[in-house]
Amino acid sequence: MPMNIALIAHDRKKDEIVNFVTAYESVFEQHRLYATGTTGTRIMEKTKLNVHRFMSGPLGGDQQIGAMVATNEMDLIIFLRDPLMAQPHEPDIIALLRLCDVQGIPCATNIATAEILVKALDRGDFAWRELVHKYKPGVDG
Ligand SMILES: O=C(CO)COP(=O)(O)O
Repeated sequence: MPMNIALIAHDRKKDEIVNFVTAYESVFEQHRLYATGTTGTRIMEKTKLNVHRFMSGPLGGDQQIGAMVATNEMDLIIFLRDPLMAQPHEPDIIALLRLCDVQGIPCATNIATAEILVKALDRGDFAWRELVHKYKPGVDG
């Protein structure tokens, strides 16, 4: 069953997320992909994947993805944050991560965790999320 996956990367992590998504394109193509604006554009330029793009992060994209997390519609978040540079929208970033913890949504904030989660996704470890899709009206699947 396709999962809803959010892909987000800060500027100095964008090459990393593009390379990562390219490497696992055969996995990602089986799912519904969402991204903040610039990250989504970069991924679509370099892959054949279709990505639903929200606003750019500083303009509210993290909050739009957070809204899907709040309603339990997002199944996995890959958010390559830049831990060495202050972001103007830091409160939005913290809010998104907090909502992942509220809902218990797997969220990778670095490439090592992202790789483990995508491998888990590929071998079916996200089957428990199918129950959420099944019993939650409005979440398709
Ligand atoms: O700032 C971001 C996440 O906090 C990412 O936004 P962009 O993908 O639009 O650069």
